[in-house]
This record gives sequence, C-alpha cells and structure tokens, in this order.
Amino acid sequence: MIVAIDGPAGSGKSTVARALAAREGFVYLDTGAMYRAVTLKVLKAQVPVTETARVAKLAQEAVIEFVPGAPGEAPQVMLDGKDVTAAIRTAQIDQNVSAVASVPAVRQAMVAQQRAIAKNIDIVAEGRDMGTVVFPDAQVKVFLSADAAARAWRRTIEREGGNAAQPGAQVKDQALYESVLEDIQSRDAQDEANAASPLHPAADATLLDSTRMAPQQVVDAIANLVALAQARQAAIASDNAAASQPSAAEKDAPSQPASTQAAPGASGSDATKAKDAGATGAKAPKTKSGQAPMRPFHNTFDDYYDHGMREFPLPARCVFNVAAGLIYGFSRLYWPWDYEGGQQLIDELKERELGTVMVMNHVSMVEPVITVVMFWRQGLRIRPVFKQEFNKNDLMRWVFSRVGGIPVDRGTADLKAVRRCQRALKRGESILIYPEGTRIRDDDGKAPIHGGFALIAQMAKTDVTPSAVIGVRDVTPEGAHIPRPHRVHFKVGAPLKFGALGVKGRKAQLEAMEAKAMDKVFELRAQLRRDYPGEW
Ligand SMILES: Nc1ncnc2c1ncn2[C@@H]1O[C@H](COP(=O)(O)OP(=O)(O)OP(=O)(O)O)[C@@H](O)[C@H]1O
Ligand SMILES: Nc1ccn([C@@H]2O[C@H](COP(=O)(O)O)[C@@H](O)[C@H]2O)c(=O)n1
Repeated sequence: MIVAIDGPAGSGKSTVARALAAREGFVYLDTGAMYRAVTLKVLKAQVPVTETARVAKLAQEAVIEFVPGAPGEAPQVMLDGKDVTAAIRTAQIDQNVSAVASVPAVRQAMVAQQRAIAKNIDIVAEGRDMGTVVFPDAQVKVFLSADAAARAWRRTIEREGGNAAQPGAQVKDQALYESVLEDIQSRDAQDEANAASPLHPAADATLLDSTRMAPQQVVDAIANLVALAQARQAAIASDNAAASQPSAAEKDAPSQPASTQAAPGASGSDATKAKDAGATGAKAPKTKSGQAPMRPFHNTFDDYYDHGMREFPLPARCVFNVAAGLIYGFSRLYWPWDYEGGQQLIDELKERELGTVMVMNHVSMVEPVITVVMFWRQGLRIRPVFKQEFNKNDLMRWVFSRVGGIPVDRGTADLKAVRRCQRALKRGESILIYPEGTRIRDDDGKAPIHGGFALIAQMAKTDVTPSAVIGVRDVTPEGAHIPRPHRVHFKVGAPLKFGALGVKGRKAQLEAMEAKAMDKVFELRAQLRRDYPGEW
C-alpha cells in the first residue's frame, strides 16, 4: 500500500508521516530530503543552478540512501556514502532547494528513485508531488496544509530547539520568525510555480488543514483513511476469490462461537488452528446465521455480535423486550419524539430481505436509544455500531452486546466488524452508524467522516439511508450527566442506491456514496432546523 502525503513546508508532513509509518509498520520516505541532498551536492560542486545540464548530471550521479532510525524517528540521510542528515537542514539549503528541485532532469532522476524504493512495499511517502506525479495510483492520498504563519511559528520554535506541538511552546526570537515566514512564503511560491510538478492537491486527495490540529489528530485521521483503504482492498480481494472459486465462501464463514469451538484452556489461536485443520469434531446444528445455536446462558460476547438478534437466547430476548418496552414508553413521555419518514422506511424494510445502513448526525447517546426502540416497536432490528473503547467498561459491554451493538476498532481496518455488519444486513437486520465517530454539538465542530459505512453497504449489496436528528443537544447539554426532558425530531431520507449514483467502479462509487450520504444527512438536519427554529 502507498500512502502519499503532500503539502507545503512546515505543514507537518514529516512528523505525521513518520508517526504513521511507525504505527502501521510501513517504510517512511522523505522525498524532500532527496532534493535537499542533491542541492547539497550542487552547492558543494559550486555549480550555478542555471547550468541545468551540470545540475542534472550531479543529480543522476548522487547516491542517496536512508538508514532507518528507531520507529517514529527520522532516518539518517546518506549522500555518496556520507552522513548528511544535519547538513541538508541548513538555511542555505532551504534557500536553494526549490530552485534545484525545479530542474526537470533533477525531478526525473528523483522520481525514478522514489518509485524504485516503493516497489512492492508498504510505504508512507511525503513530499510535494507524491499523489499527483510519483504515485498517482496511491491507495491513500492526503494534502496536508496549515496557515503560513502557523508553519513559520512551528519551524521557528523547532530552530530554537523547542517543539511546537507541546502546549505552551513560544517563539523567542521574533526576527527569526519573520525571516522563517519570508522563507516559507518564498518556497511556497516557488513550489507552486514549479512547472514540472507544481505543488497542488491531487483531485482525489483528502484535504487536511493541520493549523488547529495536534499531530496525533492528523495521524489518527490518516490512519482512518488507511484502514478504509485496507478494508476496500480486502473486500475486492475476497470478492475476486469468491468469483474464481465458489467454495471460498465457505471458508469465509463467521468464526464459530467460542462456546462451541475451543477446548477448555485452549487459546483463541489454538482454537482457530484446530478449526482450520478441520479438527472441530462432530457437526453442531446451524442457525440461520450459520452458527451453532446460542445457549441460554454463558455465551461469549462474540456470540452476541455474530448471531442474528432473533437467535439470542430466550433470557436475553426477554430482557431486551422488557427494557425496550419500558424505554419506548419513557422516551415518548420524556423526550416526545417524532420520526418523519421513519414509517416509510420501516414499510420498505418489511417488504425486502436486506437491511439498510442508516447514517445519522451524532449529538447525544439518546438518538441511538430512540432509534433502536422505534425499530423494535415495529418488529424490526437495527444494530448500532459502537466504538470498541466502550467495551472497557464491563457493564456497558454487557448492555451493548444485548441490544445488538457491534463494536468497531476505529483505528484499524476492522474487517471483523465490517463482516459482522455485512452478515447482519443480509439477515435483514439494519445497521446504525454515526460516521462523525464522536458527538458533535455545533456546526463548527466538524469531525473527519469515517466512510466505512459505504463499504459495509457495498459489501452487503444494500443501500445507505441518510437521517438526521435535532433537539438532542438540549437533552444532554454540555456538562449535564442526567438527560433532561426535551422534544426530539428525527427525519429520514430516501435510501441511496449505489446504482443510482451515476458513477462506475467500486472505488468511485464508495467515494460518491460517502460524500452523498453525508451531504444528505446535513441537508436533512438543515431542513429540521428550518422546521423547528431554535432547536439543535
Ligand atoms: N500539528 C502540529 N501542530 C504543531 N506543531 C506541529 C504539527 N505538526 C508538525 N509540527 C511541528 O512543526 C514543525 C515542522 O513539521 P514537519 O517537519 O513535520 O513539517 P513538514 O511539512 O515535513 O516540513 P518540510 O516540508 O519543510 O519538511 C516540527 O517542529 C513539528 O514538530
Ligand atoms: N516531492 C518533493 C519534495 C520536495 N521538493 C522540494 O524540496 C524542498 C524541500 O522539501 P522539504 O519537504 O524537506 O521541505 C521543497 O521546498 C521542494 O522545493 C519537491 O520539489 N518535491
């Protein structure tokens, strides 16, 4: 996999790319360092940049190597066998590198080396033209920007020996800041005007502005994109395998519930190995989920995630029904809610086999509760996807598993969660996802969208239903721990079908669905706000 990160000087590319590469176990490639090394060679040879043929020759002859440091640390840069790590970071190199990098033959030589380095490995490559020129087919493309003032501020603190990412970091020398800002602005101008590879985002790049983001937030956002790309790749690979070898579908069957597969004391991996080797013993009767039936008690959490909700054991179904009935009655009185378009959706779902992936804006924990009981009241099941972190609390874990929740590890390509959702949809259960990932209480509090919902729908060959909620912010205002009574309004849009998006190709359809569904969510929210002025 190739992760291409481009952006102007000081936007945080190296910091973020190094951390991401360490986290994912990918190789880190700093292409700016390569242009800097060539610049050093040109300056040492005292060749004027205007003599492009001589400059090009030096670039072609330059042997540039990276000696990896500890994970997350900058690698050592070697030029013609000598360590030039520090020598390429001087102000003199800063002032000359863009001119050297704009010589087309220099770029040709560097691009060839960069492609050779990236061959057949997982890599995070950062520079100015990674997504546009060097790796146009990169699976993840990010254009990282930040205000010029913020970038100069960061670079100045770095030069003064500090760390701009630390809270309270301050610039000490204002004159140095001014000169760094001037240098950054002039480098931006030269990089943008570079005729061979102008600095601009690739058409399919995700734009991230790091001005007000901590490096870790940027890394998390890109890691989400990586996870999504990995899930896409795996889905395509599994589809291809299924198409070429029909029996592969059998191998893809959900993991057996621990209650029926592992000998007492066997570790999870032992149990899996035994199953893979066909050593599972007598065949247990299978439920509709393709699983052995659950027992009345002592099921594992995985049993709850992997089985259809109608297959939950009787005690669990009784508890769910009693709780759902009580919550339904309570919610109607305490948060008198209306669900515009909900009945139409329910009627449609009752007529078809596949569930839908419902996406919604997220303001409080009240909206999944109401949505689950609204579906329950109509005899249908909707399973909320929740972040794995909630499972740290034993009570929450127990409750979430019994109401059909499916945990997702948001920092990774959680294929297990994707497949659980896919299978639930095929059983006719719907899935409820909050793509903002976290509760957002105002329009400015935008969060990166987790696009996995479109992949889940695509894999299950179903649709995505956009929906919105308002009124919930006043149910749990900032700082309140006990929900307050307040009217809540939901609005459901028409299900969006992949075939009607007007684009071809799996990847393009996924991206179009992610964008369209979220646009629709925010449009529905805006309509609700117009219908109920003053409500949030
Ligand atoms: N999000 C951030 N918030 C605050 N400081 C940051 C952030 N990201 C990076 N920094 C700091 O800004 C400085 C510049 O970051 P970095 O070297 O990663 O930028 P870059 O885009 O790779 O720049 P260049 O293209 O010039 O190599 C470093 O000191 C780094 O610690
Ligand atoms: N892919 C790239 C990377 C860098 N450059 C040029 O090198 C300069 C130094 O890069 P840093 O990332 O180390 O700051 C940069 O200003 C560009 O002129 C490039 O052209 N293409």
